[in-house]
Amino acid sequence: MPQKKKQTPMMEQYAAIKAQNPDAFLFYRLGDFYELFNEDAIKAAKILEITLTSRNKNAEDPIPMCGVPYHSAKEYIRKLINEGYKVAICEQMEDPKTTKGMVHREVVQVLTPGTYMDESAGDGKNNNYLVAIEKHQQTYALAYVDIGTGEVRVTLLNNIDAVLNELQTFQSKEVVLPQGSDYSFVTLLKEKFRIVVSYQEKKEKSQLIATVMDDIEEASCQEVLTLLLSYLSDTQKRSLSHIQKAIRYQPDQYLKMDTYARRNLELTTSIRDQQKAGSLLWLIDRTKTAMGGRKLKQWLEKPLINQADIYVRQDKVQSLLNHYFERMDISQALSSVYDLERLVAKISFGNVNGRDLIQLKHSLQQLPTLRNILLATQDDIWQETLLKLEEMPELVHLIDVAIVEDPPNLITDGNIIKDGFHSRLDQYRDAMTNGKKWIATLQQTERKRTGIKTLKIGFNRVFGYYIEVTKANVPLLPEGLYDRKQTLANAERFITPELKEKEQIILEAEEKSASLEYQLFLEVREKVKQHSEKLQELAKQISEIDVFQCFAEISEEKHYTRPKILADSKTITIENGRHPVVEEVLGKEKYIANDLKMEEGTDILLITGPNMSGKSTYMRQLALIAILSQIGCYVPADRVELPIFDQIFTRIGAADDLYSGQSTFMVEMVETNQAIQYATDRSLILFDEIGRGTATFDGIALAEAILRHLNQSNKGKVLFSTHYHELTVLDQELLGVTNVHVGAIEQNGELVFLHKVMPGPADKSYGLHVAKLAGMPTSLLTEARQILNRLEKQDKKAKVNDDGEQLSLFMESQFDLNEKEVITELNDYPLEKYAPLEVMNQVHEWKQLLKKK
Ligand SMILES: Nc1ncnc2c1ncn2[C@@H]1O[C@H](COP(=O)(O)OP(=O)(O)OP(=O)(O)O)[C@@H](O)[C@H]1O
Repeated sequence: MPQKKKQTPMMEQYAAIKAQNPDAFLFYRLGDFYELFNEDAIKAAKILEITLTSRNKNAEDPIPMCGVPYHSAKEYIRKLINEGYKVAICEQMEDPKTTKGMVHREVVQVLTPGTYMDESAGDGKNNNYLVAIEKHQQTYALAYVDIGTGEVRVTLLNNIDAVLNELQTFQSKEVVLPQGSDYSFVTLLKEKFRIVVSYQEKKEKSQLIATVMDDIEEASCQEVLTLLLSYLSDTQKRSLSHIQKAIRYQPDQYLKMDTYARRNLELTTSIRDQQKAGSLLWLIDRTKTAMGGRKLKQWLEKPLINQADIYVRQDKVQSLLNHYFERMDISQALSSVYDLERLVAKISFGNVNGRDLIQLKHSLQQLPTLRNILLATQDDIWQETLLKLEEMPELVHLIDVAIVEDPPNLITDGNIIKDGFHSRLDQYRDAMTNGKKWIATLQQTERKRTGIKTLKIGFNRVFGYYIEVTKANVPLLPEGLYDRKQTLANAERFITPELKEKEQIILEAEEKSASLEYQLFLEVREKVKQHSEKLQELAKQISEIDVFQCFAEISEEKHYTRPKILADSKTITIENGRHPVVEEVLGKEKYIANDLKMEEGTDILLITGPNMSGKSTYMRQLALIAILSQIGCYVPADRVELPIFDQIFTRIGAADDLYSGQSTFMVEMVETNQAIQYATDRSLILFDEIGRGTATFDGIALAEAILRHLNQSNKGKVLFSTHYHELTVLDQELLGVTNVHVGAIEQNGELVFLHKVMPGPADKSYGLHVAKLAGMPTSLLTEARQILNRLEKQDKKAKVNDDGEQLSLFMESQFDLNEKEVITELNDYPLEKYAPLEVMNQVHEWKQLLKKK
């Protein structure tokens, strides 16, 4: 058997490190490049669109290789992470210049989608959550962390739907599962939700683990936290001192919405392109800080269900609305506040620089202002905030005396520490300035002494300071005093002992001062680090104040009102309600406000009206008003009284599940079923044209059965829009069903939408008018009208002969429609019931009908 060729020591080292990081692209540092080899290289070259070469081109089996420059590696790494991959950064741990043999290399960090902190991404208003899940019998323990902010939360969930819902709520990109686990939902995570799945062995209890789970009692919560933190320490390999104590939460502490509802209601992203623009978040986000932006998004993802908590938030908004000037001052102060949460994380990782500290100082300098403004409102509601919004004068002072106002980006090049902070540093600096002054004067004296006007003093890294004289002038130099160092084409360079002496003082002072500055900076940073916990608490308070000023600002600008929330009420009253986003897009003047009233006992509002008249908008409007009020914001209406909803379910046509590959109708039924299964008497259900996705009879049958079911099982408040006018009679039979319709009028054969919701059912289908508005050819419309007339006649006839079953408009083959009908009627005709004359009449009618064909 041919012997396998021995690898070079470097490739051996590479292979050993790669074996420990099989699921990550290994970025192997070689001088100024990160190199990738073998499979990694082939795959990465394609994704990153870089050239694939090979290490030993002429060998029998060349090793595929590609590389990215160290200085621009960030961009490439970001691309890989965004595509759902992991990247292990392997650095040279020794200086190759001073090392004999192989340089020792180590993986210093594994970057993964769930732990990646992309500082260049947008406005910093998004969290990136890494989630760990562990199954204990029938319960799923779920914990998540944002390593950019240090927040950790943990909960227990009863079923996989709840797990998936949580995952989608915070759009996590990566899930950690226990090593060796074999959960059935893994494929779903990977393929449907495109979540990266990582497996992890749990580690021994560390200091970090102990601190994080300080307040957590249940064993399964502790286990999942251990799993999460083990993964963090294995991938991050750096200080994680900013990770906060885990908070135990219950999902039913918040208003529940499933993925469909979130998407349909466009809370944080629009349905069209999954971007923030066009969503409710986009509309109301007036936060001034990134932390405020993240907090607002969190609140929108988890609205409250506790009346007292909602009141507290509303009171704070009200306080800021009542104090306009104070609010303006708050938003101005917030504009100078830096992202404290991220800063604490950076301090923990050890990559904070002088500029960060200056920004921290400016942020802390806003605290007295913020406190004074809140005090000036004289509202008791801020008392707790004020207690926690502690000023930190000693920290401000430290940064103020230590760090220059405009420090450089790098912390190793000096010019960070202020004069007067440290006496030895001041001495070095004196030496440097004096030395430089001396050299500047030397040029003048030497010119005088030699009479050479072009004589100059210069500096380069190899020879240090030198005196340069053009060749023509060299004879003018006095003998013996100057030591020749370098000859150039036109000039000679000399040094003198005096010059070298000064040079030594200057260079030594420069070098020493840079390293002393670095030391001093690290000391300052360490002192700042001791305030981490306090800074995190401040971040929390400031981000909340930011959200309250945001609520107040939007509420004032858009004329929102404070909703009256009655936890146990069964009544909904909305006067002149508006859909906040549609109103914004259309403009206030064009938007038609609508009332919505559902008394106790009314649990289904059946909404009819032409296409495009505004049925969906009206339904979504209620949900958005409810959500806004449950996050503590004011709402777009003149007067609102609402109960507190525990869950919101939606089935709204536009959001078809393109990812899952399920048929539109299947998605419709899945969404509908969610509500049927899980809604309670405190839920809100929006059903938009249920049954539209299937044949007419099927659709009507399902829609009616669903309505009856909801009605009987007391599933909260239901808004049900439909095209099936047949359903509108249900109000006569079922208690709690009320008809309303969105008005439209015909003017000169054209359809004019009123967008006004009125009592009672709509009386006509306006499909043809909408088709006309859409610009369909006149000939087609004429034909459609003829078909409609014919169908309507049949419909009337069917009703005359109605024996319990309702025939409706249906569009089966037009040619044998009448024949079919006659055959059906004939088959079902109860001959024995009728007198001969009646039978004759009926036969005559059938004959007439057949003639019409
Ligand atoms: N209250 C309103 N005031 C002004 N314009 C409105 C109002 N409600 C809806 N509209 C406008 O009408 C358009 C159609 O609204 P919507 O989608 O709610 O209609 P729909 O009746 O649900 O239609 P379809 O039956 O085709 O689904 C909206 O995009 C909006 O521009």
